Amino acid sequence: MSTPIGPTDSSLVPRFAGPATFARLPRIDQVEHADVAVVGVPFDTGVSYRPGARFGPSAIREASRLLRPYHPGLEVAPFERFQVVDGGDIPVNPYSVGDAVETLDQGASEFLDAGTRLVTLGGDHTIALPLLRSLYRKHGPIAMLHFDAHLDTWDTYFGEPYTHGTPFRRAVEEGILDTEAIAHVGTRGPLYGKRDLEDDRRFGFGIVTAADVLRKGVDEISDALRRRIGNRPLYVSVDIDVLDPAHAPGTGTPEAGGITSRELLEMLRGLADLNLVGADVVEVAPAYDHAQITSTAASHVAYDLVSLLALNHAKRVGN
Ligand SMILES: N=C(N)NCCCC(=O)O
Ligand SMILES: [Zn+2]
Ligand SMILES: [Zn+2]
Repeated sequence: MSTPIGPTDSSLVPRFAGPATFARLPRIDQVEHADVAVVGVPFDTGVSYRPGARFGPSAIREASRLLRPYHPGLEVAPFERFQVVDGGDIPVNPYSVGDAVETLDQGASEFLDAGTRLVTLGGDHTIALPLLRSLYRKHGPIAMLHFDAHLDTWDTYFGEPYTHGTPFRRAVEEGILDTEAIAHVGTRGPLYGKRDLEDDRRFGFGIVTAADVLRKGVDEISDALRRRIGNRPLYVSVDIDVLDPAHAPGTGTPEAGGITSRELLEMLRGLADLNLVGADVVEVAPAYDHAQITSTAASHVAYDLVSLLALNHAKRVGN
């Protein structure tokens, strides 16, 4: 294996110089093979409230200029052992949700077929469904941890099946999730009715609420999640609105009473050793952000997810 091309050295080229790629990593066209790619999906046609997540990928890339190559919490230098790249944006149709969902499924599959695992930067939460579809074709039913204020298992909005509030109901209906191992984490806020929770439970989801994180603490929760997931192929979907609006104001459907970025990052770090096969960070809407609070948090979440993918890759290739 040739030595991976790492990020631009910020001691030689100031980190604020030049166009932004995620963590200053090389672009995919600058390498022969990528083990992990961070790709953007600038799409927000599925939102039910404030639009703007189409600008999430570029805001997260901008905020990611300050990331450094060694992750002390996970004890890994993710860009050193594997080729991690910025895979650019997957361009999808902003006028047709159905068309965008198809294009994204195909676009993601091309990466997977080339042996490249993805951390996707959204975009609104609609994009999780086509990403899961492409992973299902490769791995079979997928375990999922879904960090979000919302359940996103509602049925339709205005009669539309593909929206940012409905991806995981579709995924269960299609049989692409391993319903023995799916959970929401960080849930809170008003619902349409009690039925939302009854439906969600019937689909097989476990729920760790934001209040549970407060009362039980991150270690107990990570342990329980790890046990539930075991060695199944795992997808981690992080809706940035899982964070309290104080930690992530730049999002479309904010809910009070959320977890902190510290709690989120610690729970993610507790997932080392699991068989992570893909992940997303969605719902960053920079127009409502201030001082890059939200995009900075999202860049760190994406960095942790890349590090977890790299650790899992190391396990598989015995490196
Ligand atoms: N996926 C996100 N962020 N939000 C879903 C909210 C759906 C609603 O407006 O009820
Ligand atoms: Zn949400
Ligand atoms: Zn969501």
